[in-house]
Amino acid sequence: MANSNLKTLRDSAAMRWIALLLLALAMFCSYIFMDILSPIKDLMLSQRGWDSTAFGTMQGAETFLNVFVFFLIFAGIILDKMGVRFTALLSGAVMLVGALIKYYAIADTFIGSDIEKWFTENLNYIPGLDELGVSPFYKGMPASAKVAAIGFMIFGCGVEMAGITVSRGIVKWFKGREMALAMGSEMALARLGVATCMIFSPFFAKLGGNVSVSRSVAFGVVLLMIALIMFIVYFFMDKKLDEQTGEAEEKDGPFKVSDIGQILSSSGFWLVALLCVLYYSAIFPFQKYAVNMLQCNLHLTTPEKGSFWADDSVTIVQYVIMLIVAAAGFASNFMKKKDLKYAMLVVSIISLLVYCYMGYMRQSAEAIFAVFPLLAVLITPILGNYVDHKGKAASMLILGSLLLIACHLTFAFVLPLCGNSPVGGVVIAYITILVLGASFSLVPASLWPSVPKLVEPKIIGSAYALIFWIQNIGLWLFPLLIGKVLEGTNPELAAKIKAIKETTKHAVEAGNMTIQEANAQVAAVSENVAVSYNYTWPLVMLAALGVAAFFLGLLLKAVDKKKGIGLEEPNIK
Ligand SMILES: NCCCC[C@H](N)C(=O)NCC(=O)O
Repeated sequence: MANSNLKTLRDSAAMRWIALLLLALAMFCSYIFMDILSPIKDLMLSQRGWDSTAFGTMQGAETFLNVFVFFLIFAGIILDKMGVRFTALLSGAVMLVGALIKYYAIADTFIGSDIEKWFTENLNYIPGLDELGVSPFYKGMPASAKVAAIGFMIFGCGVEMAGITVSRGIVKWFKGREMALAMGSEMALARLGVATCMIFSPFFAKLGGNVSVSRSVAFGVVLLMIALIMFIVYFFMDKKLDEQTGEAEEKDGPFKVSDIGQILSSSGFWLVALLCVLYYSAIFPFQKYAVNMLQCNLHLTTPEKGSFWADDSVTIVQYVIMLIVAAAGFASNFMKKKDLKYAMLVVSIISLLVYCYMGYMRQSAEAIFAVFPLLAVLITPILGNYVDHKGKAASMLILGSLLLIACHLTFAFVLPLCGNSPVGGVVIAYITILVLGASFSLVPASLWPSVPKLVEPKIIGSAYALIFWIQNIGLWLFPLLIGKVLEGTNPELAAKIKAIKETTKHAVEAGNMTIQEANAQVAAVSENVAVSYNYTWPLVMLAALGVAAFFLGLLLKAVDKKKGIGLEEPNIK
C-alpha cells in the first residue's frame, strides 16, 4: 500500500489543473467535431445532393452503436477495468478513426469512386432494424451520407467513451478538492467548442469565396489529432500519479462486472439517470432545431451582400468578443482580490452585450443562438465553485428544470407574438436563450459532480456510462420526435411542397415550363416553407420533459434527505 503522506502530483494545484486542461482541451476539440455539419446543413444539401432525411439520418447515427449495440456499457466496463489513461487513449483513437471515415465520405475524391458505387447499390436494408424503424441507413440514401454515418457512429462511440473517461479522470484528480469547479470548467470549454463550431464550420466551408464542405470536416479532423495528443500527454501524467499512489484506488477493490448490480439497486442513481435523460432530451435535440425555430419566429432579414455586417471579418471580430466573454468570466473564478474579480465579470458582461448587439445587426439566427453555450461558459464554473463550497446540488437541479420549463414556454407562446417587432423579438429571444443557458449551467454543474456520491469509486466509470447510455436513448429519440411533431402540426407546409412539385411536374410534362424553371419554383417554395414552421407543439413537448425533470428533482431532494446521500452537502468540507 502506498504511503498516503507522500506528496503526489494531484497535491499540487498547478499539476491538477494542467491535467484538467489536457482533458478539457481534448473535449473542446471533440465537441467541435460533434456538430461540425450542423451549421452547414444547407451546403450539404446543395453540394452533396443530400436531403433533410439523409442529413437527419446521418446525424442520428452518432448514438446508434452506443444505444443499440450497448457500446457505452462496454465503454464503462473497459474504463473501470483498464483505468483512465488507457481508455482516454483508446477513445481519442476511436474518435479520430471515425472522423477520418467521415472526412473521406465528404471529400471530393469520394465522388465517382468505386466505394461510392458500392455504397449506392448496397447497405439499403438492415433486417430487423428497418422494421423497428431504427436503421441508420435506408434505400435511396446517398452513398456519401451512408459512409459519413458509419464514420459518425464510430466517432460517437469514441466521444461518449471520452466523456465518461474525462469525468472519471476529474474525480480521480479532484475528489475532495475543487471537483465541481473542475467539472464545470471542463464543460465550459466544451460549450465554447459548440459555439466555435457554429461560427467556424460555415466560415471554413465558405473560405475564400469557393464552397468546400470537406474543408470544415478537415478542420474538425485536425482538432481531433490535437485531442489525441492531449490524451497522450495526459497518459504520462496519469501514469506518474499512479506510480506515486501505488494505484491505491484500483488495488483496494478491483472492479468486477457483478458490481454493476450495486449501481442498479441505488434509487439515487435511477433518479439522477432519469433526470439526466429528461433534461438533456429537452436541450441537445432542441439545439439542432433552435436556429430554424428562431428563423421561423423572428423573420430575420439577412444584411445585403457587400454591406459591413455581412462581411466575414465581422464574424471573426464577433468570435474574438466571444472569447473575451469566456476568458474574463472564467478568470474571474480564480481572482483572489474582490475588485479584480468584479472587474473581470464586468468586462465579460459588457463584451456579452456587444456580442448580442452584433448578432442583432447581423440578423443571424446562428449568431443569436450561439449566445446559448456562451452563458454556460461564463457561469458553469461559478456554479461548480458554489457546489464545491456550499453544496445545494439537488436544489440546483430543481431550479434548472424550472428555468427550462419557463424558457420553452416563452419560445412556444411569447416569441411567435413578436414576429412583427424586430427589436422586441430579438431582445426576448436573447433573454430567453440566456436564461436557458443559465439552466444549462445549473443542471450539468450539479448533476455530474453528484454521481461520485451515489456509487463506490471503483464503479464510477460504469455509473457514468450507464447514465450516458440512458441519456443517449433520449438524444436518439427526441430529435426524431421533434421532427415528427413539427410535420404533424404543420400539415399545410408539406401540402404546399407537394402541390408545387405536382404543378411544376405537370407544367414540364405539358411543355409549358423547363426543368430548370420547375426546380427554381420548387426551391423558392421550399425556402419559404423552411422558415414558416409553427414550433408551438414541439416546444410544449420539451417543456413537458422539464416538468417531469422538476418532479424527479423534488423526489431526489427528498430521497437525499431521507438516505443522507449528501447531495446538498459541499464537496469541500
Ligand atoms: N450530441 C451528444 C452530446 C453528448 C453529451 C454527453 N453524453 C454529455 O452528457 N456530456 C455532458 C455535457 O453536459 O455536455
